[in-house]
Amino acid sequence: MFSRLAILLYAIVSYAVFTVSFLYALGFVGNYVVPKSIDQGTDVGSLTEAILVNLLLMSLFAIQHSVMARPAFKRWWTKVLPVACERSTYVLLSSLILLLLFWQWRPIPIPVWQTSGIVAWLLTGVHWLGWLIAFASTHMIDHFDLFGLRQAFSALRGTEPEDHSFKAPLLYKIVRHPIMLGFLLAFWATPEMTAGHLLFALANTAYILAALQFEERDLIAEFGETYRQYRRRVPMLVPRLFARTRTKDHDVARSIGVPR
Ligand SMILES: C[S@@+](CC[C@H](N)C(=O)[O-])C[C@H]1O[C@@H](n2cnc3c(N)ncnc32)[C@H](O)[C@@H]1O
Repeated sequence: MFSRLAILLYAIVSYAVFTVSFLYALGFVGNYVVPKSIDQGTDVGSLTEAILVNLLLMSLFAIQHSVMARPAFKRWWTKVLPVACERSTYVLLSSLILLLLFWQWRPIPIPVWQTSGIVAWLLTGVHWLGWLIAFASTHMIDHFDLFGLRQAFSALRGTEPEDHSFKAPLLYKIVRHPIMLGFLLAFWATPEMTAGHLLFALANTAYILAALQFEERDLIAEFGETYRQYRRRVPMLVPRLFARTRTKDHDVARSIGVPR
């Protein structure tokens, strides 16, 4: 019982650290409220140093986030620590690396574009819509499973967590990766783009496109023909025109047996 409570406490702490890192990310990328953001900070240094340090920080996140998500790594890792802690540990390490990135980020405040008036308002709106899409989409597949809390509560009750099942609700009927689409909108839609922000957006776009190849390979291995059909019918990141999407929704619903 004690170890189950410890696992739950660990999951709650991981989730709290994730919440802090997510809230800080809103301020960091949008240059709001936080003491050090993507374009603000005193530790500017040389341009070369700034590019190298920033690329290193983003690579660290990318390596941890992708290596620890692979099934082969999870199989090995869960021989070392309890299965119920695996996702929380992943979330905790990702969040800590993000906080390190925010702390050590070198701003490069060279202007790339600057907008004002209605264009600036529109870009700010799309930026916030992106964060909203990303956050809401975590609830569409399973927010508490993604962040390790469901696994810890199952362990506390002494039950097995439910099997990971294929889902395609709401935004997942429009694109296959709405969380990543949300991040891309939040990273790119800004009224004032600087060289540092552009580096952040470019590197993360490259990472997301690469990471999705690995994620989809695993999803095909897990869900087989269901995911293959889903891939054929629903676009990866860019929604199709409305009329075509309606037809695709119909087909997806039929192919995965979702009642309409
Ligand atoms: C951080 S989430 C990102 C999900 C998706 N790439 C997106 O951008 O919305 C990664 C987890 O979601 C799971 N996942 C992705 N698509 C899924 C789907 N359609 N049904 C169930 N799980 C899914 C993956 O197996 C992985 O564990």
